[in-house]
Amino acid sequence: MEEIVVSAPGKIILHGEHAVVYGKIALAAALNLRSYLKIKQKNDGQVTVNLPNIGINKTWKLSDLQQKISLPLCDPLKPFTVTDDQLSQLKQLGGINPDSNSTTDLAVIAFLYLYMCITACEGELCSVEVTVSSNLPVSAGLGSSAGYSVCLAASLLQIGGLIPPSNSLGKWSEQHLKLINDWAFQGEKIIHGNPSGIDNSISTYGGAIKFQGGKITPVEKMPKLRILLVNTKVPRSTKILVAGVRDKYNKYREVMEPILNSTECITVQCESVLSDIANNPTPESYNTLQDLIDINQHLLQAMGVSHPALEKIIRLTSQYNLHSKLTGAGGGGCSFTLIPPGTAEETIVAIKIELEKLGYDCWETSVGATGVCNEKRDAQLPTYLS
Ligand SMILES: Nc1ncnc2c1ncn2[C@@H]1O[C@H](COP(=O)(O)OP(=O)(O)O)[C@@H](O)[C@H]1O
Ligand SMILES: C[C@@](O)(CCOP(=O)(O)O)CC(=O)O
Ligand SMILES: [Mg+2]
Repeated sequence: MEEIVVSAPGKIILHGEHAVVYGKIALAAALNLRSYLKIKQKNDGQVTVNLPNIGINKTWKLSDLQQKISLPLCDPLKPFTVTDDQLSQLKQLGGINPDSNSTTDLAVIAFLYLYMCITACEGELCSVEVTVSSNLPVSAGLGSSAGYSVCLAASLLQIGGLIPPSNSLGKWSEQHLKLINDWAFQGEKIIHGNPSGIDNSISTYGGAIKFQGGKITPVEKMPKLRILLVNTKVPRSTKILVAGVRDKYNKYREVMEPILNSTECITVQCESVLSDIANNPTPESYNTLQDLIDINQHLLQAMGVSHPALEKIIRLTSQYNLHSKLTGAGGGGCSFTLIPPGTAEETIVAIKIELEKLGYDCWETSVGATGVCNEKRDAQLPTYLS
């Protein structure tokens, strides 16, 4: 029986989180931390989903699913947003309280929706077992929901015979990548409510991208940046944080618009400085990058998405003349600190020790990882999949 393993990267948003939901430009880069999904075809008339990172293991009989919902839900080549009616039907099928807003439950709904849309052939579902395991911390601002949705889309489209496996370089054609990305966006919509689409796009295409209103532009001149990622481990939900900014926007539109516009100016300036650095790195350019990080962090604070745990990191790193901002939706989760060339290694070690004392996880990372791909048979896989 066929078995496929796909993986997709997490991301950091350099600048533009939240503003991007309002059509402003944002910059994101793929991380070398990934989500992995294994899918096995079976013939036992059941479908099983194992999500060990969020403590979920569920099995349904195909005959039950087919009786209770009319299939196909939509054309698998035309990704479509779940309707309210389908959402309540899927919650019922998933054994989920209709009023539940838990993002853990929404991961099950996202699976059921993509599975039923993509693999139902002439109303018949196929028997599969799906396991997802991630090296990315879940719900920490590094785009695990997008990695999850992209892996679901890429694997189910292969099982449905709608795309081939990725080629020997781990690539798909533009058309196939677009189909993966468009379906992953539908998964993100179920988990996030109103996503901009930046997270699924960077997870699908990898590298670094500029994103605005659904338009994806690869950043060609991306210098190698040294970055310290710090996870406060304060749990948060992107859906709730995005909704909180929306409430503020609705209530104080004239106040919020300039904040979102300033955020966009930061992103535009950052892109230009990154291109300068790629051509000719100078201390002045790194100073500008650091200024932009500080200003953006203040704007995010004004949007109401910072957190005391994040502010501790910002204060601590600034004592060592390093600059940090939250990344992703904020409210806890992760920050990144830029490490400019010439930073003493002892400084980084000292910062790491202090942050770890506070109970935070920190690790140095590089950005620009490859996007979604099929893993080879001998690939090293995370726990639960090997
Ligand atoms: N490995 C995973 N297994 C199952 N669900 C996942 C996984 N990774 C992410 N998710 C889904 O994404 C949600 C977290 O998404 P979100 O709040 O957007 O945070 P982030 O995307 O920054 O990690 C989880 O509650 C779950 O629904
Ligand atoms: C806050 C936002 O800009 C990014 C959310 O990223 P994450 O889910 O926190 O990794 C929302 C979005 O763009 O959809
Ligand atoms: Mg997310």
